[in-house]
Amino acid sequence: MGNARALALEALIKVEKQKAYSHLVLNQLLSRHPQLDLRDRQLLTELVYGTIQHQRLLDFYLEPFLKQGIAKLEGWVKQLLRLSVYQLYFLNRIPSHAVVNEAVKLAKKRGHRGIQGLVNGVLRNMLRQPKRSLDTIVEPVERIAIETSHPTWLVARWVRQYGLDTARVICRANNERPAMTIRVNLLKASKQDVLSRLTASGYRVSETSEAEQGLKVENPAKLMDSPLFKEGYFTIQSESSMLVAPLLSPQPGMKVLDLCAAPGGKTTHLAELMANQGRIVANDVHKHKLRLIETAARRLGITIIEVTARDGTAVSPEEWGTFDCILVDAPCSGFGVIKHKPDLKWNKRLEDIEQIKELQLHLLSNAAKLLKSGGQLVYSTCTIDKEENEGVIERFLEYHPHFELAGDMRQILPQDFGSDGFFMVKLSKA
Ligand SMILES: C[S@@+](CC[C@H](N)C(=O)[O-])C[C@H]1O[C@@H](n2cnc3c(N)ncnc32)[C@H](O)[C@@H]1O
Repeated sequence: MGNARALALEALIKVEKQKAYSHLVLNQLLSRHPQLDLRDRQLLTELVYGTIQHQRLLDFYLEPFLKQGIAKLEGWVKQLLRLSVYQLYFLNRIPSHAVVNEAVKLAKKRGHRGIQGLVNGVLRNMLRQPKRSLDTIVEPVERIAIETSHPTWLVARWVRQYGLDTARVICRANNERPAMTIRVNLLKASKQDVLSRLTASGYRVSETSEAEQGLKVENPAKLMDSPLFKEGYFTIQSESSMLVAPLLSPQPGMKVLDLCAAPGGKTTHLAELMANQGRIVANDVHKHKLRLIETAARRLGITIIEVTARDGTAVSPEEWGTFDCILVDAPCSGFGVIKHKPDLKWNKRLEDIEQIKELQLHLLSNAAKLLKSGGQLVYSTCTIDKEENEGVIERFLEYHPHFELAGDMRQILPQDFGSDGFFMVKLSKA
């Protein structure tokens, strides 16, 4: 257990200092420490996600006990205190004396005696006092922001876009544990078949409510080590993501472009829907990510994908009008997937949204040129920000009068069916 805490602290420091993605840092640590048993791996994961998820509330609890304020603390001390308060207030199964002792041990390993004393004193004082009440925060946006640990600017933005009540529910849903879902590869087996085989191996599996090919797995530990995964019977994918490729409804034999394809979750889904017949160009600007698409395709038995590494905003005229359908699964702020990546709340800025919505429009405009007349285009993002979603589509339609909506714009919120926030819309070219 001690080891899990030391590693959690290492991860938290890295995420904050390098603005690294929590899931990547965590996966790296887990693979560097194969000796950790399942309990420790689960504790490590819980500690890292939980502390980042509840960061602002943890700071609110800590503040009255820090004379100099939280901002004055050295980075690692701040993270150690947050990690410890998370355990004291959110993980009842860990006895408080163990939390304090472990924190002091970690402080001793990394710092001088003064810091050891500070950590010990702060935590012991906190244990002696009742938990600080949130009722003193009367301003509603600030109250949501602190209670659910989000930056105030982001909550204020969602309140403007969705209203106070929905914004509050969004923020709460962002702190829930995401369900683990898989997409059955219909090229290899039926959904029922995979469901029974997983159940026979001890997994608790049920059908997803929204996605046709989806299954929910309640106890997913070691799922990726299972023979069924290795032999390509399924892909790990969030339920909301599974709704995108079917919206495009690509047919066997078509020529399809996936403009922003890596790591290939939706490309391989398109190929499955096409019964592995036709041709898919899977493009991504980052060459090193293309390997992920190729590996996934091989594992799933898909042969119709060819990868290209180009900037999706630059198109060569000889390819204009050559694709039957195109998916633009655009880079975005990611504010729909905070359940999976809580660090996004703290690391993304307003300027990032301003920049990325121009890129999104640019990618769409180029896709518009590449699409055949009469062809279909799907635009999707994993964000709930209206400027990146409806806003981009409205501007696109204004500049491209030969395009029209083929169905409603769909905004999925993180509270809707326990999956991620996602946006998707289908457009057709006259
Ligand atoms: C949301 S992700 C795509 C996820 C993928 N469709 C899937 O389902 O697995 C967006 C991708 O766009 C890529 N990207 C960013 N800028 C791009 C550009 N200018 N042209 C093409 N791809 C770009 C990123 O590298 C990233 O892999």
